[in-house]
Order: sequence, then structure tokens, then C-alpha cells
Amino acid sequence: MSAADRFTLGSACQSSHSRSASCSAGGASGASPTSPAAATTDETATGPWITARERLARLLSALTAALANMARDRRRLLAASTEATDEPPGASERLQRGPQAYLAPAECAALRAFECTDQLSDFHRRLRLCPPALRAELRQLEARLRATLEEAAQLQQGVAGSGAAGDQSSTNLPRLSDLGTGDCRERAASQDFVGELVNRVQQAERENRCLRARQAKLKRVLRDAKEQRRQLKELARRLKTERDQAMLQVCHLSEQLHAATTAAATAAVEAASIAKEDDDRSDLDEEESRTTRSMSMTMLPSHRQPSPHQQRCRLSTPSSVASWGMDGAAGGRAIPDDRRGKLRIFVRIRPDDSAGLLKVAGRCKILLRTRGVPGANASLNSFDSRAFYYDRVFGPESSSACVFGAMTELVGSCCSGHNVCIMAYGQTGSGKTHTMVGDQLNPGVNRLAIASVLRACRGRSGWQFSFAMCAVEVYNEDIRDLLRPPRAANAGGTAPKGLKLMTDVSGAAAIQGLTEIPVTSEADIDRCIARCERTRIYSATRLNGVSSRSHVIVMLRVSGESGAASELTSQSVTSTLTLCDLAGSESVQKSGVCGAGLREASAINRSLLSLGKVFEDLRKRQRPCFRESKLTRLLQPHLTGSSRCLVIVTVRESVNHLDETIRSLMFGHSAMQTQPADCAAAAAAAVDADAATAASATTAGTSIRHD
Ligand SMILES: Nc1ncnc2c1ncn2[C@@H]1O[C@H](COP(=O)(O)OP(=O)(O)OP(=O)(O)O)[C@@H](O)[C@H]1O
Repeated sequence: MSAADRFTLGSACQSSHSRSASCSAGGASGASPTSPAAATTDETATGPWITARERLARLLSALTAALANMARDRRRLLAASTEATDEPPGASERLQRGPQAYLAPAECAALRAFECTDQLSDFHRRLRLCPPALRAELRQLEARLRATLEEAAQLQQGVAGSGAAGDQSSTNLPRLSDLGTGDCRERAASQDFVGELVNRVQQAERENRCLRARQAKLKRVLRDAKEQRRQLKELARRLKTERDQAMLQVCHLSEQLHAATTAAATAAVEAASIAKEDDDRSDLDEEESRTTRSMSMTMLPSHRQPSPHQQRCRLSTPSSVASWGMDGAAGGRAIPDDRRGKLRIFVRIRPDDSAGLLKVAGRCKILLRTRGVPGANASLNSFDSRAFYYDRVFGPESSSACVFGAMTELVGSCCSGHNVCIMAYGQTGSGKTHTMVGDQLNPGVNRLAIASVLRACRGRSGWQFSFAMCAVEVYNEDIRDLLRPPRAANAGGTAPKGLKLMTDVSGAAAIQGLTEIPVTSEADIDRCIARCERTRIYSATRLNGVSSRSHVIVMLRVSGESGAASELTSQSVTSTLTLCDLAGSESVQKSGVCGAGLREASAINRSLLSLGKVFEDLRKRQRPCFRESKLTRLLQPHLTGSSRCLVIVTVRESVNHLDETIRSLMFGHSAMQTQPADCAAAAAAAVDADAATAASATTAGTSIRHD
């Protein structure tokens, strides 16, 4: 038996190809080494060396597998110590025992044979006789085996160290690196790294579980929120429907109230007529009885013809009611002019592509038709149509000149010292600027009214008049002078500074430092209006390509003196014609404004809301709050004093603007209910309140003053 054969005893010798298949682990258990003489016959033969090589290779692979198992056990032990979990059964004993614990008995025997020094020296001696190629290979295999064994020993040693430390954490691991070779340190470091990674993975899994739980919870919350949102939407829809119905009921009730008030007024007139008739009759009876007495009874009283006055009364009462021009179907009758106070409401309908919503039914009546109109909601659809009454209604075909024609008398009263205010109110794009400003071909109310006042005043013989114009815009609650000289306007290219609105001791609003331009001719008027148009702020929105972003108020101050000879008999008048082109209420969703446009829209809507509240308070006979916005403060004298005020409500007849149209119609309708007594009472209250809050405000520069 050759040395090589003896070295490869054990399981590695079990190969069927091996000649030494019957050999036992004698090399390691005391079998006598083969004599060199006996070996020489085979020394040059390559067969045994090849067998030895195969066996060495097999042992190497078994050892590599054992090493891997040792490392796995060690990792498990480390994991158990860091996470305080149970150790894998028998792992520490296996590691204590070393590679043998991981090898089969035959492999163990082969390993022992390999480790036997005597045999190895013999093996090395004989290795010199081996063919050179195989020798190198065998040496290499041997070196790898040794390295593997050394690695296993180091691993075993490291485990023994960490085992001695009991359940210490992985901070003990660096002891492995003390074991010597670079590979071992690297392996230990990578095992630490793997351990760390395992920790992280486990932590990540825990976090993942938490996150999953939170996600599930959030999903539940989201589902609940969606459900609540759906319910809220449903509620909002129901409320909207109810609100629409309530609005229509209010409308209906106010019509009835209107009718009742009118009927009461009629009844009062009739009662007065009847009382008069009774007086006349008793006079007549007296006269008759005197006549009868003198003529010794020629006629019975029942045959008596009604007196001319009685006839007039009987005929005139119904016809005068009819002449108020309202049909009685909805019970709506206009209050006669002398009972309607200082506030007038006109409605103007802008022509639109999709008409059909509004119908002008007479001079003062407008019908809102909603049944079958696409876009009208269910509550509106339940009514065929609804009638609204105003002082005048202008259809889409009416021109601005036609609208102005209905207010010439009102405007003309400026010449006799009345303050007059005309304002256009309505949603954006409904034609306020078209009505108030117009263009070269179709001038608006501003130009027509100012020119008309100039003409009317000049026509008064014996009077000398002077006129001056001023104009402001209320932009984002800032008051700006629209007629400031161009140089001042462009100074530094900066935004103009807002003017100060003050309240004098009488409670009247006054603007400090406002430019006033004298006007004597229509050319002057045109120049002033053109300057206003250049200075005021417009911008494009989805609803209107040229949308006013501010409320514009143009004022004409009229001062006149009669040319009487003496001071005692001379008279003077001062009045103001105020023309207001309000910015339009707009739904920001529809107009699509953002940024600065959004700020403008919200300032516009806020100030219009406060104006609406003032009208509502006047209607309810409550004290209105004018201090909520600059606009209402500027308009306060016209809404409370003796000023005559006309509101032109502009609406669109397109179905797309149904909501806004109803709101505007309701605004006008509500304003129609404002009675003169309310105005006067509210005015007194408001002026008292304002005068109390305004300390000793002084007015400087130009100011607007109203009676
Ligand atoms: N009665 C009308 N006849 C013909 N065109 C009209 C009429 N009313 C309005 N328009 C046109 O509709 C457009 C919008 O009108 P306008 O700018 O006057 O609306 P607005 O109410 O002033 O809007 P905003 O409040 O946004 O300034 C303009 O092009 C105008 O010429």
C-alpha cells in the first residue's frame, strides 16, 4: 500500500475506483506506515496520486460544506443572542466540537488521516516522486484544505470566545478578527454586516407592519371621510333646493305683501272717497230736505241721481287702480310714484345667445320662466314662471339711450338742487359698464346724464351754473382718484396711493385730496370720461374679456345762483349727480381668476355683499351698517338722505347664469320693498351712530357733501 493510499484512508477511500477500498482508517489509528522499498514500485505510477487528488478534493468540498454549516450555526447563535430568541438546538455544541461535528464518520476519518503528521511527512516525501503537474495540483489542494481547516478552527475559536461570554451581543464579534488571517477578519466583518443587515431587515419588517396597520386605519378614515363628504354634498344639495324653494316662497310672499300694501293704499283712497261722498251726501240730503220742505215733496230720495262728485269717485277709483299698470293675477301692483320713496329700480336684460329664461311682460313686469329650461333645478322647475315687478324693465332690444330716456326727469332734478345717484348693479358681464359708460357710438348713462344736466341748467333763465367733475374707483378697498393729473398718475410707475375717506361731524363721508375738474362743455365731459376709462382697472376673466375690477363712481357737482338784484332775494342751489358703475359679482369658479384677480374678486364680492346687507336692513327697518366697506360708506348719503337714487339691475337671460340672474332679480325685488319712511328712520339712526364714532374729523381739500 502506498503512502498516498494510506493517507486517503477512511470514507475518501470508499471510491469504487480505489485500489485501497478495503483499507481502514489505519493511518490515523496506528496502522504501520508502508516501507519505502515497497512503495518504490508504485512511486512513479500516477494512479494512486490521482486517487489521492480525488479524495483530497472530496475532503475539501466536505470541509467547505462543514464550514458553511458552521458559519450558519454561528449566525443563528448571534441572531439568537441579539434578539433574545431561542438558540437553534445543538448549535453551540456542534460549533464547540469543530468541523468533525459537521462531517460524516468516513469524512472525519479521512480528516484525521490528513491531519496525521507522520503520514503527512511521508506523504510529502513521496510527493516529490509524483509527476510535476499532479504535484502542483496536490499541493494546491492541500493548501486549500489547510486554509479551510484553519478557517474552521478560527470560526470554532471565535464561537468558543463568544460562547464563554454567554449572551453577549454582537459587540463580541471583533474577537474573530483577532484570529489572524485577513480572510477571517473579512469574514467576521461581513458576518457582522450580515447580522446588522438582518437586524435592519427585521426592524424594517416591524416598521412595515406598523405602516400597514396605519395605512389600513387611514383607509378606514378616508372611507369614512368620503362617506361624510357624500352625505354633506347630499345635505348641501337638499339645502340648496330648500333655499331655492324658500327664495321663491319669499318672492311669492313679498308679492302678496306688495299686493296687500297696495290694496291697503287703495282701500285708504276709497275710504277717503267714501267719507267725502258721505259728507257730500249729507250736504245733499240737507239741501234736499230744505228743497223738499220748500217744494212740498216732489221726488223720492231713492230716485236721486248721484252727484257729479259721487260719479267721479265711483268711476275713478277702479280706473286709477288699473292705471298703476299691474295685472292682478299675481296680486302685484306698483305703488304709485308719490308713495314709492326715493329709490327706483330698473332692470335691463342683456342680449344673450341662449335666450328664453326671462320675458318682459309690460313696462314693469318681468317673467322668469324656468319649467323645462335645461339647467334649472328641480325646485325651479316646479313653477312655470315667476313674476317680478320693478319701476321699469328694459328688454334685450332696448338701447342705453332708451334706458336713459326713462330717467331724464330724475336726472333733471339735479338742476333744482336734488342730489341724484344712479348705480348699475349686476353679475359680471351683464352689461353694467355697457349701460353706464358705453362707447363712442352708443354713449352710456354717464355721458348722457352729465350732458343732460348741463343742457337743462343752461336752459334755466336767470340762473348761473358752474359744474365740476371728480371720479374715484374703489379697488381692493382702496379709494383711487381717477382724474388725477397724468403726471401724478405715472409718477415713478408706482401704484397710485389710496385717498383717505373721512367722516365729518355731520356724519357725511368726505374724500381728502380728490381732483376736481371744472366742466363747461360736452367736450370737457368726454375728456374727463376718457381719462377715467384710461385710469380705471379692467382685466380679462373667463366671463368677461374686459371686466371692471373696481367700483367706479363719477360725480358732477352742480352749483347755481339765481341772478337776482339783491342778496336777500337771490337763491342758490348745490347738488351732486353721482354715477356708479359697480364691479360685477362673480363666482370665482366660473371666472377662473387666481392670484391678484382672486383678491380683486373677493374684495368686490365682499363690498357687494355689504351693499346687499344695507338694502336688506333698510327693507327690514333695521339700522344698516355702512361702515363695512368703502363702497357703502361712499353711497351712504344716497341710501339714507333725501337723495334720489336709481338702481339699474343688469341681468343675463342665458340659462348658464340662472343662479346669478335670480340673485340679481331678488336684489332688485328686495330693494323695491324699501320704503321712504324706512330710509328716513334708518338715515337718522345711521347718521347718529356715525356722528358718534367720528370724533372731530376735519375735512381738508376737496370733499363730497350731500344734503
Ligand atoms: N344691452 C347690451 N347690448 C349689447 N351688448 C351688451 C349689452 N350689455 C352688455 N353687452 C356686451 O357684453 C359685454 C360685457 O358687458 P360689460 O363689460 O358692460 O359687463 P359688466 O357688467 O360691466 O361686467 P363687469 O362687471 O365684469 O365689468 C360687452 O362686450 C358689452 O358690449
